[in-house]
Amino acid sequence: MELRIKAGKGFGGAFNLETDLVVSGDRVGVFGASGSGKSTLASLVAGLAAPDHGEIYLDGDCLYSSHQGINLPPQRRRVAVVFQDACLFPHLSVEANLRYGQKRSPKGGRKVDFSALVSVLKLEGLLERGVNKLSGGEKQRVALGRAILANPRLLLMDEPLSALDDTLKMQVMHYLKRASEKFGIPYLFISHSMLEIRLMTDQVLAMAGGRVTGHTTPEELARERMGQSQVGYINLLQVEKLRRLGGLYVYRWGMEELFVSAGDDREMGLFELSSRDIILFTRHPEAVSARNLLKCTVVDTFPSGNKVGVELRCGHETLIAEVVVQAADDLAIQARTEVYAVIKASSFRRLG
Ligand SMILES: Nc1ncnc2c1ncn2[C@@H]1O[C@H](COP(=O)(O)OP(=O)(O)OP(=O)(O)O)[C@@H](O)[C@H]1O
Repeated sequence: MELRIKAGKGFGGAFNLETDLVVSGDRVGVFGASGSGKSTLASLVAGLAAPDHGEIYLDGDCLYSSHQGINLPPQRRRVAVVFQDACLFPHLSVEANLRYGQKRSPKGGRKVDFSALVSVLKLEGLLERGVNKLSGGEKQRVALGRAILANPRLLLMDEPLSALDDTLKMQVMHYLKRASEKFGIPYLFISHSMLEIRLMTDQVLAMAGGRVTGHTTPEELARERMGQSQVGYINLLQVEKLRRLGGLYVYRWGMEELFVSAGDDREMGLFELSSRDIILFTRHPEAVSARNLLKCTVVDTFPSGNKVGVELRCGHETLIAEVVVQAADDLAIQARTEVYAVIKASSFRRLG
């Protein structure tokens, strides 16, 4: 998918969106604080609002051009939109909602296979049910299914997960990625959650004050924003369960073993760990109560507000820690320094 937007849209002087961007890729994120203009940008692409001036092209086709007098109506853009609220037809069953999407798929074009999609989104047991009898996560999966069955050129999702609890979010993200990959449907994923952006996209447009202020990888953006974030940088650790030990679980993470209190009996797990929950020592600490002591090498350091971010290599894995500037100076932490990272077993939070 290639999207080119050079457009402006104002709301009576109170807010002004001005963009000039070209983005190509299949999993693109739009990240920004509330009021930065993410939804306005989305509505211009979907055709739900018209720019004051400019042009919008999708895969080389003109969707809007003030200069050429073109403004394709939403149904001709083949951009499917999924919002925070699933917006399903309440009087119809799951299957009828899905079939509605299928009817909107263009004649003669490639069709998304109904059964295959139902299977990817795990909706088999729900087809007969009225949509009012579904959980939030199920509703959102139906909304995504309906959008994908329309076989859009672009799936545009505006905070599609914000109404879901953390467990459902992880599930829906998993299904969504699988469906987009299997049926070859690119997406633009709008969110103010750095975690969602990191899990769902491989490039991201950062927005602030109606402007696109950056175009980078989610990883870079997370590091750049670490200093402003309330929770520091969130390390994502994909682990494999090894055994139970007393009240703890032992997981394999790369070449390391991790002791985690929030474990469970599932074989695989995804845990988050804040950069703030890692303590660095330049000498082996003899007696510590924390269960995890990892020998690491500093790859790099970078400024992060009034702190220093420290990128660590532990075996083949990477961790980001943070220390105050004075501690970095006192311990002479720099690239190639060998350190011990100490982490409490209770600092890991299960994501999936
Ligand atoms: N129809 C409208 N009339 C007037 N102002 C509007 C209109 N739509 C949006 N705005 C304003 O434009 C700005 C950007 O809104 P937008 O919804 O695009 O932000 P956002 O980044 O999507 O925010 P959020 O994350 O809260 O959804 C806000 O200040 C909003 O109040």
